[in-house]
Amino acid sequence: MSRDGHEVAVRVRGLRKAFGAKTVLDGIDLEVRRGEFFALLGPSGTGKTTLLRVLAGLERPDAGTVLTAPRVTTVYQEPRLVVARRVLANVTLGLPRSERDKGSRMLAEVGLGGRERAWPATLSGGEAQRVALARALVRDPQVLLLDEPFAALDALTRLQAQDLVAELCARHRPAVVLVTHDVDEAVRLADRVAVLDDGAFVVDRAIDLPRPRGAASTASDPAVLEHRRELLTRLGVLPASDRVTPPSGRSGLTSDRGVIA
Ligand SMILES: Nc1ncnc2c1ncn2[C@@H]1O[C@H](COP(=O)(O)OP(=O)(O)OP(=O)(O)O)[C@@H](O)[C@H]1O
Repeated sequence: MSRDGHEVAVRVRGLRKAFGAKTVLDGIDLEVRRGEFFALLGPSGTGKTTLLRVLAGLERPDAGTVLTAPRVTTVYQEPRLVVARRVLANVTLGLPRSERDKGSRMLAEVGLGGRERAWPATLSGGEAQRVALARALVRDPQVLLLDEPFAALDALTRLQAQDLVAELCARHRPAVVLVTHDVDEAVRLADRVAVLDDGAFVVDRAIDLPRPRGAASTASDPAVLEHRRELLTRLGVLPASDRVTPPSGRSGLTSDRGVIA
């Protein structure tokens, strides 16, 4: 496995984004490297999805610079499969013919080997989400954007899907940006967790815990519990026992979005 973990795949400086009079993102700075797993928490409506959409090139920043590596793929809360296409065709949709055999290999990696000819309607929610993951990873993304991909799954399936994503990301080493409402999920999966509030990051913490981080081993780990307590406090779920870190410096640069060479 190549060790390309130092290559910057996402670089954001002074990002500002408003919808009408409402400023949603106000001076965001962010850098994510290949092989790094970054999780973003924050109250509802604080702009987490907007940040992902900017990174995906679906929204234009009003100010600041946004650079990403060229291959960016997104997995959403719902699998978004084409119901009239079989599983393998969903995974390889849009790929050149020469790369289509990668689809079967990727399905095997997500535990769906042998299901190539199944129709999406016959899959469970967890299986459908694994197809969506295979469809994203078969494109060999340098940047993988995950927009609450586990939120619609039942608790047990969610834990299994989290473990699978951790394993696949460790193998394929994209830069990952995960948006989630689940503090435990963020701490279990991420190398870094930030909390977005009022347009800016109010926390940006390294989660320096050994891997693999199985659900059982992390449930009672004191370091995990401390991260959990801090993040829940910053999210306003637990009462504050200390002051919130002030947001990082803001800047109003010219608007730009581009690709890291
Ligand atoms: N295209 C748009 N036009 C106008 N307002 C928008 C648009 N997209 C998002 N917003 C507003 O921007 C704010 C941030 O939305 P966003 O979906 O990014 O938040 P979020 O943190 O992902 O929320 P949630 O956690 O509930 O998914 C919200 O107030 C939303 O209504």
